[in-house]
Amino acid sequence: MTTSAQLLQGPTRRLGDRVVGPGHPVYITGEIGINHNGELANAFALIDQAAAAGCDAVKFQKRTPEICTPRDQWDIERDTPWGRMTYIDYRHRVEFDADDYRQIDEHARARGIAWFASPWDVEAVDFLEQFDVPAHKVASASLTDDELLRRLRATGRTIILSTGMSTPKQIRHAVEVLGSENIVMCHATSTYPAKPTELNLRMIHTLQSEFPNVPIGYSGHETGLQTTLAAVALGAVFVERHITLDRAMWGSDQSASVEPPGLQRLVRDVRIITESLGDGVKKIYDGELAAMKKLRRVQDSSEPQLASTGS
Ligand SMILES: C=C(OP(=O)(O)O)C(=O)O
Repeated sequence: MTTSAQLLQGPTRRLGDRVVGPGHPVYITGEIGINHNGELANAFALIDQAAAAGCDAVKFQKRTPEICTPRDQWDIERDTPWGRMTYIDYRHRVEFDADDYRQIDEHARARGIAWFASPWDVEAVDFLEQFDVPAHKVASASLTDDELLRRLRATGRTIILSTGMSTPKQIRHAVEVLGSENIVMCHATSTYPAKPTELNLRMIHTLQSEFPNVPIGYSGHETGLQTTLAAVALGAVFVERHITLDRAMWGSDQSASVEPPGLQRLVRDVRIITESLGDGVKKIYDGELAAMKKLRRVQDSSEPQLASTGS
């Protein structure tokens, strides 16, 4: 028979002062991404909301626009909240520089919440390395970028690896390049918003069996909260959801993001679900004894009696 120790044991990783893995509180990350729209005030407000909700961390995306934007798209014009501009100018408009991140670092520390980012290119890793971040993240889109993965491995930090839009072979290769000892892997479906029929949450169990030495989490892009809670019930030890101040704000990720009241409910319910999962070892609770005495017609002399802790 499985014991509680077996159920609550499993691979763990350190993220700053937190341990992530079975038997530890689910690590909840509010993915700001670029939902700040290049405004520090929005980033601060999102950090405040995530901290107030009880998230463990917020996350950003860091790109070097000239590297991440294909050359043939630089000059394409588009309408933005700041007027009509070229795509490359827009990509710059939504990036924070080192001074901005220093302020973000201070703001997050003051709120008692960690922050980290997904660097989308090697220069962005170098940029983020000037800060004492607890981890780096590999966005699903970057899973096949071996050069980026090698640079990330060299940082020695914990790496969160998202697996949307990827084949099992690509995932195994990414794990080989990153090394399995420092990673937390997230099941993800990279559609925005993701339909329930495409979430395939049982992949959490598939990844747990295929990578028994890696903590498995979930990065969600669905609109509701139930499916993320189901991921936790299935054993996800790390959860990430996009967060926004207002889903109607300008930006492609906003509509698939969680607003502040939803974030509060999500964190509350993740914590309740974690407590309710227990240790999987049958016991009779003190509170059941009175009900047993009243309701059970055929008592068994070996049953625990009132005031016993039972087991
Ligand atoms: C897009 C990202 O991640 P995911 O693939 O988990 O959505 C990201 O972290 O920047």
